[in-house]
Amino acid sequence: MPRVLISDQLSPAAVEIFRQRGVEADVKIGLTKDELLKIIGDYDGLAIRSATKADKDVLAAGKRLKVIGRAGIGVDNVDIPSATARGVVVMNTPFGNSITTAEHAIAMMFALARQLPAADVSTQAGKWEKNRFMGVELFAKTLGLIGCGNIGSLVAERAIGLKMKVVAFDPFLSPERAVELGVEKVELDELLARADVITLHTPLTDKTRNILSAEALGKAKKGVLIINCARGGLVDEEALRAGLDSGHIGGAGFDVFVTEPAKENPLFGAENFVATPHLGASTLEAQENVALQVAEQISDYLLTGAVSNALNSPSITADEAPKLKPFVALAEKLGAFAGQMVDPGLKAIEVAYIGEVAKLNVKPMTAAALAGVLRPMLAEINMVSAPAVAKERGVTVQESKQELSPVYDSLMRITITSDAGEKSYAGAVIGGVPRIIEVKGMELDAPFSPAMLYVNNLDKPGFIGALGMMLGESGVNIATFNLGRVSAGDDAIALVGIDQMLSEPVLAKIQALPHVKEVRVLGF
Ligand SMILES: NC(=O)c1ccc[n+]([C@@H]2O[C@H](COP(=O)([O-])OP(=O)(O)OC[C@H]3O[C@@H](n4cnc5c(N)ncnc54)[C@H](O)[C@@H]3O)[C@@H](O)[C@H]2O)c1
Ligand SMILES: O=C(O)[C@H](O)COP(=O)(O)O
Repeated sequence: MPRVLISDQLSPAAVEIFRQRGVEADVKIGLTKDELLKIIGDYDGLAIRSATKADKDVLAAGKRLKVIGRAGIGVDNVDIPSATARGVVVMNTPFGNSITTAEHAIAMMFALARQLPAADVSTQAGKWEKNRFMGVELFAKTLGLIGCGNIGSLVAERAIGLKMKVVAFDPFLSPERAVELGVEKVELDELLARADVITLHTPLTDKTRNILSAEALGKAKKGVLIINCARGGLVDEEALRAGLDSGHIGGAGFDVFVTEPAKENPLFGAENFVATPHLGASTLEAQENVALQVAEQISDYLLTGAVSNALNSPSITADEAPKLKPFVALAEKLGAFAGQMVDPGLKAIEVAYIGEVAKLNVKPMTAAALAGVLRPMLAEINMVSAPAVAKERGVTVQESKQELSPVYDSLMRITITSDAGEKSYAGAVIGGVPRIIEVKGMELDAPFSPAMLYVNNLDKPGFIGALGMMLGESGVNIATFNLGRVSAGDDAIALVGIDQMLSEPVLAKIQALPHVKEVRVLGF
């Protein structure tokens, strides 16, 4: 009988599902890291929320571990590269707590607008300070959404129900989806200038970290209310504290913090600051949803090998697995290449299957390709959620199949249509390993290196030498170097596998080389 450790507070519904399915489940909450390291080797599965840190040590100690199931959305507490390297599937439950979290953001908005927590403390202290607590109406005010994905959209619907005007900053929100939701798509500066209330609903990425910096907060309207029920680190906490102290910021409601659990925080004690201890997903309904779902998913995987909602593995049945695996890996990598090259205004994604691959069930490959394309822009997207997310955002997805392939046994081509036009990328599995074989119509043959430099240039004598020299002088070691071009002297591409990430100044120098049209750094 497989054994699962439940190491965070999950609804008892999970234990019941494991029992019904014939999986032994032990509940041990609040373990120290040492305690977890001692026992994790006895388990095939680990069911968690956000408290357990499944880091590389835990994964290394989990010799029997096959699956980690996160009853919730964020997997910041799981070292996914380590899990992948050890063949441990990491699953989440992407939609089970979204409504609950959207409701928490709305609750924060009311708490701030009417200073409910402070008024409660004062009233229960017998003070009856009727003249101290002057609120603001939300009716006809402007709500600024930073991030209009799953939870952001639910917040928008609710705010519109309150007769608020909603403006949204989300580079990935299509104009059609904005119209459908009834929100106005704006740039960040415009949102800052217009919003009476700002609520954040993005993942924490390099682009969103401190998206509300001191400078951004300075551009916000005087008296603005700021709500963060997404991830700590999206707002500069010190700068927000200064804004609250000066009165420029009218109030802030935070469920998430840079350091959690937050014993001390620069925001604690500020005027009209409301805090909750990461309770966004804490309702009976959401906890039952995510616990049931995670227990089903873990049991399915351990008992039948079926994978669903996995962040690091394709969703495929046990029968299909061996044949599909290398092509799913190719689809995901090719998608990730296309996703990192995508221009604003993504409209359509087409995946063409040519040769032997066209005879297989291509759905998991298309889902993997979509997840790859969308991942640079979305939180924890996976093969299961990617098709639904693409549809919801009005991105057209098409598949085509052609069983005859002139050169390669199997070839996969992804074509992306955006406001800037069409761009396509093709790949093949060679010796069991995914390779990129065509970029924007130019043939080449390159591996997907962990870090890659993409240079689009004019094919001129001396260019490759100059590029190599520039990288060498900057201390960047070249692992692989592959070239493609339309014809002599015409449009050309260099794909360079590099051992070190490039700094902005080095990138700028490469961009400034003669004949360079475009430079990007890609990661796989
Ligand atoms: N407080 C809680 O308990 C709780 C509960 C659930 C989820 N969350 C968190 O809420 C966040 C949102 O979750 P979701 O399910 O809506 O995710 P999602 O992937 O559906 O939506 C994220 C949105 O952010 C947008 N985005 C990405 N980069 C952006 C940028 N630079 N600027 C503006 N927008 C950007 C994306 O386009 C996307 O629409 C996640 O961080 C998640 O972990 C918190
Ligand atoms: O990512 C999530 O699902 C939320 O942050 C909820 O986290 P929790 O399960 O620890 O409450």
